[in-house]
Amino acid sequence: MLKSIPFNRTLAYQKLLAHFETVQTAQIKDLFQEDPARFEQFSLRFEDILLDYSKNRITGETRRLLLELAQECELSDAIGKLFSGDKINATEDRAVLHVALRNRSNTPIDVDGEDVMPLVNGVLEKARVFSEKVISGDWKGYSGKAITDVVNIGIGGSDLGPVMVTEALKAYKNHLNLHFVSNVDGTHIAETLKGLDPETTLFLIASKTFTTQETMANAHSARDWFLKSAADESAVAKHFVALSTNAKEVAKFGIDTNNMFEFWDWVGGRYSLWSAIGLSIILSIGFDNFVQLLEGAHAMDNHFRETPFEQNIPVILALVGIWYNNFFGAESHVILPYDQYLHRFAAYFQQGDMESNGKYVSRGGEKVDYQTGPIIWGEPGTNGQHAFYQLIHQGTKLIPADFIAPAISHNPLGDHHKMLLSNFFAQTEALMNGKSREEVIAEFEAKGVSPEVYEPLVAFKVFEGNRPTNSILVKEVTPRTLGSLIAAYEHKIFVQGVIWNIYSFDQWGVELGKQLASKIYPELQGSEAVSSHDGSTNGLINAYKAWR
Ligand SMILES: O=P(O)(O)OC[C@H]1O[C@@](O)(CO)[C@@H](O)[C@@H]1O
Repeated sequence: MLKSIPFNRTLAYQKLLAHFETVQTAQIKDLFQEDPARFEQFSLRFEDILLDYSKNRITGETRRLLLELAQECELSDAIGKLFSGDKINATEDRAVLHVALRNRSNTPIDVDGEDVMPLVNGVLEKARVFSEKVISGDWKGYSGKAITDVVNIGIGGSDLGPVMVTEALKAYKNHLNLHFVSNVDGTHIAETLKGLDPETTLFLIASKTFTTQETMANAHSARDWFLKSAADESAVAKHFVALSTNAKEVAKFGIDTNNMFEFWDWVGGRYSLWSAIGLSIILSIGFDNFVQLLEGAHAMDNHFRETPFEQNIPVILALVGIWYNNFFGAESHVILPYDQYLHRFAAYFQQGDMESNGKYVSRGGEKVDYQTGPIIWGEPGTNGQHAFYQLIHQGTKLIPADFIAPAISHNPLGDHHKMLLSNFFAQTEALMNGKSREEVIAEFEAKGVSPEVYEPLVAFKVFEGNRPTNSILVKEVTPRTLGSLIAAYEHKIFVQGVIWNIYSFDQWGVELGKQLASKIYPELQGSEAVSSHDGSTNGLINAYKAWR
C-alpha cells in the first residue's frame, strides 16, 4: 500500500484554512487592480497551449500554500512511482502505465522486471499494418469487397475515449465511416446496424476484460446479424477483431487471436485510448495522426515529470481545483469547450475524473472526512450559454469552470469563429466582473426607464460576479495539441488523487450494481411475481412484468 498522509492533517492544509479566512471574500477584479501583471503571473504556456488561471480567487500566497501542500503530500515521489511502473494501483496490485503507451522516447519501462516497450511497439506496428490494409482497401471482407464502415463495440473506457478523439479530430478523418455501440439497450445496436452492409462492415470488439455484459451482448448480436448474411463462420475472421487483454475470452467468443490487438492490465480502462483500444481512432485518422496524438501526450508527460510545480500545468490545474473543492466547498467542476468537435470532451472526463477520484476510502483504508472527487459535467459553448449559464452566473452554487477554445478553426466560415471566440472571452470576463447595482440602474436610466419602474427589477439583473474560471486557449486542435490536453487532464486527476490520499486507478464502485443486475436478470424471464427484494424493487419488477 502507498504511504497514507491524511490530506487535512497536513500543516499546509491548516495554513490554507487560515489563509482561506482572509481571502475568501477577495474579488478577482480587485486582484487585477492590485497587480496589473496578474495575467502574466497566473498563466502558463506549453507549446501551442496557453493556460490562463488568473481569473481565479487566488493570490500569490494561495498558490504558495497550495504548492506547499503538494510538497507535503509527497507529490514528487508519487510522480516518480507513476512513471517507474510501481504498483500504485495497490488494491489490484497493478502498475499504472498509460504513459508507456505513448513513450515515444522508447526508454525502457519495467513491469515485473520486463521492459514493456517491445510489447507496446509490437502492438502499435500490428495496428499500423492492419489499419493501412483496411484504409487502402487491401483488407477485403468475405465477399471480396473493401471495408467502408467500422463499428466499435465497447463501453466506458472502451468507448468514451475513441468517441471523443474521433469526434475531436474529425477534420483529419478519411473515407471510413466510424460507428460506436456501447449501451446494452437493443436500440443502440439496432439503430447502428440499420443501413450497414455486412459485406463491408468491420467490427472492433473493444473490451479490456472481454467479459463486460453490455459489450458481450452487443458483440453476439453483431455476429448474429453478420452471420445472417455471411452464413459461414469462417467469414467472422475477416470482419471481427478484438481489442483486449484477455486472449482466452477472445478465443471463446470465436475471434481468431491473430485478429486480437493486445493491451495489458497496467492500462486502466479510462486511460486506454492510447492502447489497442485506440484502433478505431487509427482507422479514422490514420496511423501517422495517431502517432502525433501519442507525441503530444508524451510531450505533456515530460512537462509533468520535469517542470517545477509552480510552472506545471497539470499540478496547477489540480491545486486550483482542490482550492475550490476543499476550501470553497464547490461540489462540481464544469468543462466548457468552445469547439463543436470537442463536444464529447466533458463526457470523457466524467469517467476519467469521477471513476478515478469518486472515492470515500483513503489509501489507509479509512473513510475520509473531507471531500474528494468533484462532479464533472459540461457541454460545448456556445450551447451551454443557452442551457445552464443562468445557474453559473446567478445561481447559489459556486461552479469552477474550465473554458477551452482553439484560436484557429478547422472551418473558417465567415465570422462564425470570431463570434464563437467573442463569447469565449466575454463569458469569463462576465463571470469575473459581474454587473453591479449601479451599472444596472445606469442601463435602465440610459433607456429612459423611471426609478419607480426599474427599482423592483434591479435585484434580478445584478450579477455578483467573482465566479472563477480557467481559460485554456489552444492555437489549433490538432492530434498533437489534443494529445497534450488529454494528458494534462489525466495528470491533473492523478495529482488530486495523491493529495486526497485515495487510490485513483481502481473502480470497485462499479461492481455492486452489476452484481445485483445479474441476480435480477433471471427473475425477469418468467411471468411469476417476484418477492425477493424490498417493496419498491418488487413493485417495479412486477409492474414491468404486468406491462411487457
Ligand atoms: O473494457 P471493459 O473491460 O469492457 O470495461 C469497460 C468499462 O467498464 C468499467 O466500468 C469497469 O467495469 C470501466 O472502468 C471500463 O472502462
